[in-house]
Amino acid sequence: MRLISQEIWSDVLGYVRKNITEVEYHTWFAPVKNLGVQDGSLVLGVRNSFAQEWFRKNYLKLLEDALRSLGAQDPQVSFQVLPAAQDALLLPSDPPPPPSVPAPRAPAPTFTENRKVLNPKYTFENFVVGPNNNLAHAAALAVAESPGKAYNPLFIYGDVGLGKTHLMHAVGHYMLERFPGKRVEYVSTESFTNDLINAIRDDKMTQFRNRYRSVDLLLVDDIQFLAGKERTQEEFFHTFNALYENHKQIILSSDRPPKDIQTLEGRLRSRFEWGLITDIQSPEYETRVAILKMNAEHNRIDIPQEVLELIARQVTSNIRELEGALMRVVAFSSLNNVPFSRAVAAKALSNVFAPQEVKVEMMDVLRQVAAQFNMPPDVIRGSGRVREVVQARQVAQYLIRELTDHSLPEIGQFFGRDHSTVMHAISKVSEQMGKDSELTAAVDLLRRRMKGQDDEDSDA
Ligand SMILES: Nc1ncnc2c1ncn2[C@@H]1O[C@H](COP(=O)(O)OP(=O)(O)OP(=O)(O)O)[C@@H](O)[C@H]1O
Repeated sequence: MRLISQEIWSDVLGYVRKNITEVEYHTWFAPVKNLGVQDGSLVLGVRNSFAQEWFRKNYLKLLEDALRSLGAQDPQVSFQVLPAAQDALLLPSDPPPPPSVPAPRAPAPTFTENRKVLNPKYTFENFVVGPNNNLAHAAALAVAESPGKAYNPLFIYGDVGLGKTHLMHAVGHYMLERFPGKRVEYVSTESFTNDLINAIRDDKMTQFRNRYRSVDLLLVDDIQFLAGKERTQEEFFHTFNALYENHKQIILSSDRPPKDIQTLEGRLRSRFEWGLITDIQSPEYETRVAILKMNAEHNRIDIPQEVLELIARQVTSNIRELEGALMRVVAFSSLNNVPFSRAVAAKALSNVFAPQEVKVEMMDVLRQVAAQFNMPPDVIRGSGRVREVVQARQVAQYLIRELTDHSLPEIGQFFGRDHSTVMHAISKVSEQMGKDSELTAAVDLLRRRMKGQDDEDSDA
């Protein structure tokens, strides 16, 4: 079963959550396990047969709508009762309230609950270095190797979704790997502010100060949100001084350089400028392709290079969006049960981005034919004379001739044959098409897929 990526499942849950009450969501959806996609159907693991029935009756349509919003043309969802052991893993520590009882108000978060941990994916190994980010990367690496000595603070700024948090966490991972006993604290400016407010309210300022002033590495995200918050600035100023004086490393991220953060106290601004200020720009095309490739490998998705290239051309600025686009294409192809191709990718992205004109390439056709005839592309291009292989090869040549501008000799060369073989293949397929309905249906389906047209009615 092909695992549907966590991002897609999060999108589905996000959609569901907007359409039902919080109590319903926590009661029914929080314990559901995403088991992946099988034969175009999203399979969800539920706790017992009662839940299975409840989902079928009450949430099937909602889930289908969620999938449709992600590009599934004929969304299908099925439910499986999980074995008891897996079920136990899914049970929240406190049983959820029954649907009719309003959820108790969540208690105000404490320091520990507010604390964020490092994202395991955000390491140096998983960070693609390109001309857009090589200075920030080099500075982060230098800081990771000599914390508190190289550049303190390190101030990284850049637009949304370009890898600032990733680099900060990478330094944290690096430090913890080498010195597991060190204390690393990652906090968003918002959480820092909330912690401060809670500490003041609960009369726990000593704990607050101990927590932030006893770390070896402090990572603070989105520091631009300090703007206009005098009390938080004041407290952060003292935290900063305490750490700095003790040669502890501080890394700050922001969407703009310190000089552009309005209403930031002069003494803080000047401290932010003591170390190194470095920026991250939008990635170039080659870096975008490399990031997609790494992402696909990370998620064990086998996706042709030309499809990654199409995505990289479509999404040009934000890396989070770039990754989202890849997941959208993966979801689209899983949910519609069609192999990856440029046409499929263009279609998957057309709801979100301006539609792209996709020129069909010979390789696209070969891959689609290979998937349809259930044999590897190399076999089709090889010299095998088995009847099924010969037929697939002829269909591929026929469709390439129809759907691309390539000449007969070019097609011949692609298959390691001469143009007369291609001519023969074309007339053979044309002749069989009238007589063999199975072949005709297969060619029609392939043609529609290559053109990125809907194939709802043909697959069913
Ligand atoms: N150079 C890179 N190589 C691989 N992945 C990257 C790279 N840069 C960013 N990413 C990925 O892009 C996504 C967004 O990155 P990140 O959250 O670090 O951005 P950010 O700049 O902190 O954004 P924001 O301003 O919204 O906090 C993450 O999934 C991250 O792993």
